[in-house]
Amino acid sequence: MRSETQPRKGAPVPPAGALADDHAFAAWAATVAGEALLELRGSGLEGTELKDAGDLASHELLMELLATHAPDDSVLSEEEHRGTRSLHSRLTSSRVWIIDPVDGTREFSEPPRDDWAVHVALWQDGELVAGAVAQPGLGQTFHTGEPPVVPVSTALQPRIAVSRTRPPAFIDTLAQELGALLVPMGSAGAKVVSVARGLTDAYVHAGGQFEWDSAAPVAVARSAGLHASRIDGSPLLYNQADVMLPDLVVCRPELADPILAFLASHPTD
Ligand SMILES: Nc1ncnc2c1ncn2[C@@H]1O[C@H](COP(=O)(O)O)[C@@H](OP(=O)(O)O)[C@H]1O
Ligand SMILES: [Mg+2]
Repeated sequence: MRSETQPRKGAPVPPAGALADDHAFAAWAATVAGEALLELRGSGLEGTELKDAGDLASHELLMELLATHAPDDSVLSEEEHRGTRSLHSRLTSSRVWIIDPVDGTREFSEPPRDDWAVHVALWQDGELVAGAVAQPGLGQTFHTGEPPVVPVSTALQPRIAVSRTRPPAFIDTLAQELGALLVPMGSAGAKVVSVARGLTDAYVHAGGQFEWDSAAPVAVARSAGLHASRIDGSPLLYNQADVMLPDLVVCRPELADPILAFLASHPTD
């Protein structure tokens, strides 16, 4: 059991068991933040105001839940510039929560799109050890405590999830070479979840991203038996001094070799 501080009156209460189980805690925190975001989305705010309010509300809530229920741990959040910061230096901590309060912020501000997510991952002593991706628009949270069961693929051609606004330059050539269909979508979390749900077979990204964009999705993907690596096949490393992690491949294991072979033999920048 982790140590705890006194919760604020009215703060969400974790279910029994979630305090002793990092997987369950990550799932609960991501779900609660997602519910707050859905409520905000129905408040009448629009566009940039809605994006900013969502980023702030979800960040503040997650920081509060972590400060209350995991006060000895450190936090790396996309929204660190906002009011609440981690009390501890993450580079000397053995446990660091890596959170993206709203991933797919653009899509969050475009109701009724559901391709946006809340990411909560736990990095411990060099590895991702737990993670949750809430996809509030679907009313579902995918997490390492109950790893998704990837359905058997019946697709006639591989389907590659890709950023709808910033696809990698090489993606059309990759699709051509593999005979694949591109499925544009917002949010790194939603794209990884689409692979885990069997709606797509791979997610390929390059050109820029940060640790919080992929930490929780990669933890969930690995727990489901999917391949996850950099596009050169090297490991994805988290809680680094430089939090840029600009590219990744998440895919069904059988697609890793053909995708990585393509990427090794074509320019990717
Ligand atoms: N070229 C790039 N540089 C920096 N971040 C990028 C990027 N391409 C995608 N991302 C980030 O990766 C996440 C998923 O992107 P996309 O929806 O385009 O697939 C988004 O996170 P946020 O919504 O948390 O900012 C987005 O900002
Ligand atoms: Mg993000």
